[in-house]
Amino acid sequence: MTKLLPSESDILYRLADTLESRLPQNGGDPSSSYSAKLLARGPDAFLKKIGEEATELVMAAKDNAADRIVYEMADLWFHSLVALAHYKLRPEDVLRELARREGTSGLAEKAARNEAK
Ligand SMILES: N=c1c2ncn([C@@H]3O[C@H](COP(=O)(O)OP(=O)(O)OP(=O)(O)O)[C@@H](O)[C@H]3O)c2ncn1[C@@H]1O[C@H](COP(=O)(O)O)[C@@H](O)[C@H]1O
Repeated sequence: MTKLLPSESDILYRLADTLESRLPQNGGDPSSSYSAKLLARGPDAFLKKIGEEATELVMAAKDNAADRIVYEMADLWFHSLVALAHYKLRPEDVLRELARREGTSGLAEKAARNEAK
């Protein structure tokens, strides 16, 4: 795997900044911005897109089509970032949660959850 360029490695944060600026309360203009339009329409609009993009990703994966998997995953991540912006969350919040989970097997985590019930 080739190393990411600096402009690639911080794209999640730059995109999150851009999406924040597209929120209706920050003056996002639906006539000139796709994400402002989506955010102005509210959760039903961007949550529907997340569902569609997830389905397209599944279809690409079922076809074992690497290029399409990357493309559809990018669409899914993008629309998920739109949702994060609406809910005043940041990619850093998700990365922090993944880092917190690091080293805990999903099997161990599930067993601990079932024990607590
Ligand atoms: N990364 C993206 C990005 N990925 C996907 N998309 C858009 O997401 C949509 C994907 O939906 P579909 O594939 O279903 O295409 P569609 O049929 O045209 O979509 P709908 O009309 O059904 O919503 C397309 O319009 C894509 O252009 C994106 N639009 C914007 N960005 C980033 O967001 C920034 C801000 O964009 P604006 O808000 O438009 O200024 C851009 O500079 C980019 O960095």
